[in-house]
Formats: sequence, structure tokens, C-alpha cells
Amino acid sequence: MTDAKLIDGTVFSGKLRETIASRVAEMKGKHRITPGLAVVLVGEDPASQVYVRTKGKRTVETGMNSFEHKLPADTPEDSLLLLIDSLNKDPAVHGILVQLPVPKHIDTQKVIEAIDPAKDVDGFHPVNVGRLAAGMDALVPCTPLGSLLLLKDNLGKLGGLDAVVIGRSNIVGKPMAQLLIRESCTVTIAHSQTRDLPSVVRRADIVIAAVGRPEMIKGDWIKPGATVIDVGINRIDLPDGKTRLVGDVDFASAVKVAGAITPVPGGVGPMTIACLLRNTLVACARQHNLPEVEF
Ligand SMILES: NC(=O)C1=CN([C@@H]2O[C@H](COP(=O)(O)OP(=O)(O)OC[C@H]3O[C@@H](n4cnc5c(N)ncnc54)[C@H](OP(=O)(O)O)[C@@H]3O)[C@@H](O)[C@H]2O)C=CC1
Ligand SMILES: Nc1nc(=O)c2c([nH]1)NC[C@@H]1CN(c3ccc(C(=O)N[C@@H](CCC(=O)O)C(=O)O)cc3)C=[N+]21
Ligand SMILES: [Mg+2]
Repeated sequence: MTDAKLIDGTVFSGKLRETIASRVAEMKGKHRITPGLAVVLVGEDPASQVYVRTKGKRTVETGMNSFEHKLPADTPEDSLLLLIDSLNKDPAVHGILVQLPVPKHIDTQKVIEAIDPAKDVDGFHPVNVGRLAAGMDALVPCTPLGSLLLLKDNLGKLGGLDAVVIGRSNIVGKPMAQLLIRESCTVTIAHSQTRDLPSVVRRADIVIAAVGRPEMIKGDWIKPGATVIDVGINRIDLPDGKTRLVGDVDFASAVKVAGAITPVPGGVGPMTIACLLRNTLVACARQHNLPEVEF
């Protein structure tokens, strides 16, 4: 059998960002509005610093304003909530993202609920979670949205396909399942208490791996020809002291069996950032009562 087709998230996200950039240019030219994204980072986690830097760079490349707020790890919860309140009120800010995880002394749920749902470009606020579940217009979490765009680009219509989502987190697994239900897939959500995970995965035409366990999903769990979206981002140590980024799927064995598969890096990761910019543009248009932008 020939190897799976590689789903190139770097190329696809690049095209998406070009489309976004032209809409941003139009918004600036016609309406004199520059979409703005505020990213808040509490603490000095090196991985988070890399993401925040990449997000800021992509935001500016797209023609939007980027506002970065870096707060020390011991920032009191109240101060963070006050900053969010000021961003909620700032007309130059259309999207707000607080990088997760936040330090332990801060209540994550309080932070999420402090963000104005209209500016919640992560789609984590209960209002957006509820709107997505109810099939209403919502700001949709970026990683599931990016994964869905890759799936549709590769498979066209998804109706009737069997999809297995491995992982049930609020940021990936659950919203991913919601989007697949909306596309009329038959959706199974697996997690740490699922019995006989390999046989559950073997039923799937679409496998979404969002577990956070390096290379856990093996090629012989995959139905031949299935489409595999690997959301996992795991940095592993190599014998020579270097590190490497791997997904939740054992790529070397899965690529032999799948019909199409996303690599790590270069798969879902760059789509997450492109969708964040997309959500910022959508949020900006809605805040100014401009026509909906479709993607
Ligand atoms: N590409 C991107 O842009 C992004 C990538 N990620 C990556 O995606 C992965 C998942 O992230 P996230 O959803 O936040 O992770 P969480 O840790 O919040 O959730 C992991 C889920 O996997 C389940 N799980 C853990 N171990 C097993 C197992 N052995 N068998 C079956 N299920 C298991 C857990 O089950 P239970 O609920 O029972 O504990 C849980 O539902 C991570 O690698 C993360 O780095 C995350 C966000 C964005
Ligand atoms: N409020 C919030 N929203 C998030 O969306 C959010 C978050 N917190 N906390 C952390 C996770 C993780 N995340 C990634 C984004 C891009 C890449 C990405 O671009 N990855 C590149 C490689 C990057 C590298 O080399 O390290 C790739 O996969 O090709 C990865 C992971 C967003 N997250
Ligand atoms: Mg916490």
C-alpha cells in the first residue's frame, strides 16, 4: 500500500492567512477599522512564550494590531481580572486571548468568564460553548475549527462518516465533537476510561487524536484509508540530549495505513493560529455590525 497523503497545515494556513489579510485590508480601507487582538500571558513558561511570540508576529503580518500583555507569574487574580475588564472596554481590542494554563493560584474558569463573549476569540466562554452546542452562531475554539477546515478540504462533505475523537477537554475534544455532529458525522468521544480504545478507533473514518500522550495511537489501530488529524503537541527528549516535537499519533506506523494524515509539526498547530486571526476578524466585524465574513 502507498503511504498516506500528507495534510499540509503550513500551506493551508498560509492561504487562509492571505485571505484574512485581504479582508483586513478591505476593513481598514472601507471602514477605517483595524482589527485588534490582545494576548495575555501570565508567567514565563518557555513554550507559552514561543506561542505568544508567533501569534503576535502572524497578527501583525495579517495587518491587525497586536497587543501583548506579559504579567509576572505571581500576578494576583484580581489584577488579571482588572486587565481583562479594561480590554473588554477598549474599542481598539476586538479579540482577547488569555494563554492557558494560568498559574495555580488563579481560577481558570473565573478568567474565562471575565472575558466579554463577543471578544472571546478562543471560544471558551460558557456563552460561546452554549451557542455552539445549540447550533447558533458562536466564536468556535481555534484548534477544532482548524482541524475541521483541514478535514473538509480533504474529504469534502463529512455527512454519515464515523468520527472518533480521542480526548474530551473543553478546549479540543468536546468542541471538536460538536463541530463533527454539526457536519452530520456519527461521533464517538473516547477518553481515559474508554474500554478497548484500539477497537473503538478501528471503526473510524475520521480519527481526531487530542490526548496529550506522545505517539500513543498506533498504526494498527487505524482503519485502512482513514483520515487522521493529530492535534497532539508533545516535546520529547532524545538520547542525544536534544528535543523533538511529536504528536499523539505514532506517525511512522500510521502513515502506512491511513488515507491522509497531518504531520506534527506542520499540521494542526499553524491552523490554530490562522483560526485565531479568523475569529478576531469575525469578532471585529460583528462588533461593528458589518456583514459576516465567511470562511
Ligand atoms: N495543535 C494545537 O494547536 C493544540 C494542541 N494541543 C495538544 O493537544 C493535546 C490534547 O490537549 P488537551 O485537550 O488540552 O489535553 P487534556 O489533558 O486537557 O485532555 C486530554 C484528554 O485525553 C484523555 N486521555 C488521556 N490519556 C488517555 C488514554 N490513555 N486513553 C484515552 N484517553 C486519554 C483524557 O481523558 P480524561 O478526560 O478521562 O482524563 C482527556 O480527556 C495535547 O498534546 C496538547 O498539547 C492543545 C491545544 C492546541
Ligand atoms: N488560551 C489559549 N488558547 C490556545 O489556543 C492555546 C493556549 N491557550 N495554550 C496552549 C495551546 C497550544 N496552542 C498551540 C498553538 C500553535 C501551535 C503551533 O503553531 N505549532 C507548530 C510548531 C510550534 C513549535 O515548533 O513549537 C506546529 O505544530 O507546526 C501549537 C500549539 C495553542 N494553545
Ligand atoms: Mg488553575
